[in-house]
Amino acid sequence: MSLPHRGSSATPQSFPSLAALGWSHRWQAALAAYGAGCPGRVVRHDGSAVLISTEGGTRHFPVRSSAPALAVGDWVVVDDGRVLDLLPRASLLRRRDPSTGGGQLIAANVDVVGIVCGLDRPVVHGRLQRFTSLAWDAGASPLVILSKADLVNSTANIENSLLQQHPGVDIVSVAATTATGVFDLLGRCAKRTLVLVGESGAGKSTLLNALAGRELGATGKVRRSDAKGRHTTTARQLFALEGDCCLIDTPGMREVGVHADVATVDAGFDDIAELAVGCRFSDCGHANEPGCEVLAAVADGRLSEQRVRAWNQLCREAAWAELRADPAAQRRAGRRLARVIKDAQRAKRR
Ligand SMILES: Nc1nc2c(ncn2[C@@H]2O[C@H](COP(=O)(O)OP(=O)(O)OP(=O)(O)O)[C@@H](O)[C@H]2O)c(=O)[nH]1
Ligand SMILES: [Zn+2]
Repeated sequence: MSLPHRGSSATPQSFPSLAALGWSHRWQAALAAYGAGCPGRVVRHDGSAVLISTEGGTRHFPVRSSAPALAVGDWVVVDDGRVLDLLPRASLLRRRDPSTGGGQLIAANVDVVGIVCGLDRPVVHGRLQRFTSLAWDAGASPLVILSKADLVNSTANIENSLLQQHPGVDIVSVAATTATGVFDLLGRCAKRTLVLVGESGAGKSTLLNALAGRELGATGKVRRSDAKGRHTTTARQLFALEGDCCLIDTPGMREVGVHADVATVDAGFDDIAELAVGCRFSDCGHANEPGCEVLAAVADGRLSEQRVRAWNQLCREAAWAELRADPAAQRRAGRRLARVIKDAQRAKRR
């Protein structure tokens, strides 16, 4: 494939080539809609500056508040030290910032969201479910990566119990220290972009280094006492690995707010959605409605109660996030609440 060089003084350089960064016919076709400039991929975001790789090399660009927010993995058109355009994204991973409630961009144009869970600590199912929802919401596929597999006797039991709680989810077990599962993972990610997410100390950067076969990301020791990491990785960064696999390392995230709407939460629970077709009421909340097929499935053991609780919790979070983002809906909810309080006070007086 010939790489475009239009109106730029960039000199060709062998690595990282645009193909190694994930450039494909799809992006070539998208580029046709733009004029001058050459394509580049955002490979690092530091808050105030982004690092963009083009065919001519890699350089820093200041982040402008007036321009659209960029995420690592974005494809852009650059010219004369300026970012001219952002190519339409194929996917966008974002989370709800737990402190502000606003959205936070994590990575763009990712095919797979690798949710790294270190087996030196218990798997937190709620967090796993949240990351899975975020992945579907982004337009990417979730992949659960059980890391530090060398610390347990067998991963088969853990994988099986995970599958019961999160049916249909893809799981790989890896041990960076012994390279177990590393080539399998690399094979799955050929010609794709994989972003690694998970809490600090889960082993993301160590896995990156094992996949790359050299030291790319800084790694840190976890505290023995509580297996907590030390937030060694501080920026999101994209690395071009063998087999045209692009890997994005991210700083550890303990809290992940869902940034999905209720419909995308449902996409991660297709077992519940399938059962819900059999509910008497089409808007059944599967709480205590008569003729609820979901509750019937829990009662006869076809579905775990925990899973219904997880679904419920995520739906509530998503509904709350939607409400926070919509001032008109907030006013309506406020009026409803005021009415409920007034009614309650009136009832008390009676
Ligand atoms: N036994 C074992 N230890 C591992 C493995 N992978 C990572 N570790 C250890 O786990 C600790 C944390 O690893 P990191 O790779 O720094 O974790 P991280 O997820 O990148 O952490 P942050 O950058 O803080 O988000 C380090 O002490 C690693 O040596 C593994 O496969 N087996
Ligand atoms: Zn129901």
